[in-house]
Amino acid sequence: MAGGKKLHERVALGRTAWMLADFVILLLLLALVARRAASLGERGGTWLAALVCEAWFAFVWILNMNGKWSPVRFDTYPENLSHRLEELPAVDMFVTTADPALEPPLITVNTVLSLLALDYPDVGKLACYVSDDGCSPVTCYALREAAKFASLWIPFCKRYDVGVRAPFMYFSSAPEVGTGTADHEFLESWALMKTEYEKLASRIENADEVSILRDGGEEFAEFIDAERGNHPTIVKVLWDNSKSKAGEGFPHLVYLSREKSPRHRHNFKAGAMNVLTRVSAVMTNAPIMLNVDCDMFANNPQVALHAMCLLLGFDDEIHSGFVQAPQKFYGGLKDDPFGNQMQVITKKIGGGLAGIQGTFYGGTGCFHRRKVIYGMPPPDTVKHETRGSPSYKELQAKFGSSKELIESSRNIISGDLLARPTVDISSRVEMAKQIGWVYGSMTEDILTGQRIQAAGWESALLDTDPPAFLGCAPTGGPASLTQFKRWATGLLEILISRNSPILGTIFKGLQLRQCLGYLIVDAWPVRAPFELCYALLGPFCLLTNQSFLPTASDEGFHIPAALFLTYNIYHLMEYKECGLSVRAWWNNHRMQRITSASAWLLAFLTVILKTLGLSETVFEVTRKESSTSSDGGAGTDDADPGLFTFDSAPVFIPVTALSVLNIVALTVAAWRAVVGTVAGVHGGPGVGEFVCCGWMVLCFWPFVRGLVSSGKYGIPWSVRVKAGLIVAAFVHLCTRN
Ligand SMILES: O=c1ccn([C@@H]2O[C@H](COP(=O)(O)OP(=O)(O)O[C@H]3O[C@H](CO)[C@@H](O)[C@H](O)[C@H]3O)[C@@H](O)[C@H]2O)c(=O)[nH]1
Ligand SMILES: [Mn+2]
Repeated sequence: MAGGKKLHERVALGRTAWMLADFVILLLLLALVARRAASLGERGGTWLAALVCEAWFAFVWILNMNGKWSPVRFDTYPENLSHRLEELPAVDMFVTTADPALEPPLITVNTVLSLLALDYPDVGKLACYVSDDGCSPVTCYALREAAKFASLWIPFCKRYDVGVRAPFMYFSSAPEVGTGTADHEFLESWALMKTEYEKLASRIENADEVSILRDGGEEFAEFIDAERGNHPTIVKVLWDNSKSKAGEGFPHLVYLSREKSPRHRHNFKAGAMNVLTRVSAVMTNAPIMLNVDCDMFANNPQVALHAMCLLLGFDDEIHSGFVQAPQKFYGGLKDDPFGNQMQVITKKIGGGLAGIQGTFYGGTGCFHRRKVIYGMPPPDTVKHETRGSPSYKELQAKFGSSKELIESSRNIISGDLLARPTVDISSRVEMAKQIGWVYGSMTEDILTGQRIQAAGWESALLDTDPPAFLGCAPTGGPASLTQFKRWATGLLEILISRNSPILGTIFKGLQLRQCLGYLIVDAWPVRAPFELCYALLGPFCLLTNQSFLPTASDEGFHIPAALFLTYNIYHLMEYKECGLSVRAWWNNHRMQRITSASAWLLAFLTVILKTLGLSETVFEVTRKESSTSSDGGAGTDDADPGLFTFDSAPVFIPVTALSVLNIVALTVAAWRAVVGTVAGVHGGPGVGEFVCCGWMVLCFWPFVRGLVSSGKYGIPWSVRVKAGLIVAAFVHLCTRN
């Protein structure tokens, strides 16, 4: 460690009992597959289909086992930075927002305020850039007002060592006080601050575009003719701290709406991130860049210092190419009804990967090294090459023709670590593909992180207490499934692209186990056809009076039965270990089945259509509930915000159809059993098929309820009709002979 006390510690976490359980389930899966393979000759297509699906499930299990196998934790000690304060690098902080309607400007303002108020020894080293893809004068106005408020808010936070510096969250609970005079003074300031914040919030919430453009004068003139998708670049320095005394004031604040024209692709968030990188390069050019989504406020004011422990604290920089805080959410609904708080996945897979080549880049809450984003490989890998500064020409090939940008990149790509020729990059096109946020997938985060790890870098996991950043998870059926669909689409785009992790392992520096880790998520949508096929086997067998599982009297029966039990108990225990309820486990289990048959399935089809050139993929921004309250943002008109809601989107059709189909199949089979005509015939369905269909109906319960409800809690008729037609066709095909 470079001089002095250690800044962090890497702690390997034991999990022997879990490893044993991993193996038990793996053995059961393999036994199931082996038995099936052995008796394949005597059985028909149903057995073959079941065999293929079960083999796939075993493969997915192995992927997950690998991901969770060797977790680590990083403990950080920012107090040990005290004698290295001079060394701390500058940090450019990026916030992206895209739509003032889906992402109310007050949310962005809170995130920005929490960043401006971060603890850092020299605030002159921090700068905040907000990218607005919505090109909204209201957002710009809101940020200008926020900058004024910041001059009160930030001294208040620092003076009283405020814990959570996003005002909406801070003021959602009563102040913590004792009874002394100092407390009295604090209470007065607290009340004053709260009133000021409320005024700010009401100015922002009542701001309307028309009056801003009419009365805003010069300052908003550029917005007058700007259309969201067609306008020149707008850059506004809303706060310039260089006039403050050294160490005083608060970080620079810059508003940016990048140039757009209908003739060009803008590459969604990845495009915005690259513009932020370029603009900040010519303004402050900090070697470290923090990026957060507009709803992800800094919940721990010390977060930048904790991150520095990981960025500066390794003997070799290679171990912290980027530093990622896990995504966590505030005000989440109780028991995670939409299965999108992802606490277990974050802990088990995120923590597990931290022990391999490092956790994924999650798109928000991440500290990047600028030079890594610029495509520089880790220092170790260039040790034996001749060193020298990159030539102007090489930089031009890499960064375009802007003189300032080239100069700034020269500054970043210089010095001992970076001074290396870039000749190994063969062509200019190749170069463009190796720098910045990578295009070509809507989950640009996973793709970009993978590009960095394929270059040989590792990442470090920044898990602080209190959590570093908190954001909002979508609520309601449409928003949740849309988000899952976008992720899955983007992930499959990665899997089949030239950036696939498999190629990254064969041809580049992505470690094999890390590649398998990426496959866990990249293969989400590929799981859909297998899971759908398996989900259809139960109803198919009940309708056609066959079986695909051993009956209770068969000796093989105990294998699927044991698997069913151990698998569910294993996951239940994981939820318990993470401090979650049985209900949370069930909600997540159920949502996995729903997501697979809806969002993942549609993502799978979308990518096939895109590959055939028949459709385009678009980034559908997630709706964020207004942050004036901190009740999880579930609007007040909702009777129960945890109830599943629907709209007429195609994503609801498959699960509606599956729900109906399972009910129909159970009814037909139960009828047949009662009437007793063919019961007892050898090869007919047994308890296994009934349990499968019953379990499906339970998993799809929100949809079953949706079939008998109305309003937004009911499945729209257009969806019911389409689903009904699909079911009728399936039943007809099954029972034709
Ligand atoms: O054209 C666009 C679209 C989105 N965004 C911003 O991207 C961020 C993420 O969008 P959101 O709708 O909140 O998506 P989520 O699914 O919640 O985001 C997760 O997944 C994304 C990839 O799909 C990552 O980029 C995010 O960091 C990650 O938090 C937000 O700040 C948006 O304002 C843009 O700047 N421009
Ligand atoms: Mn989001």
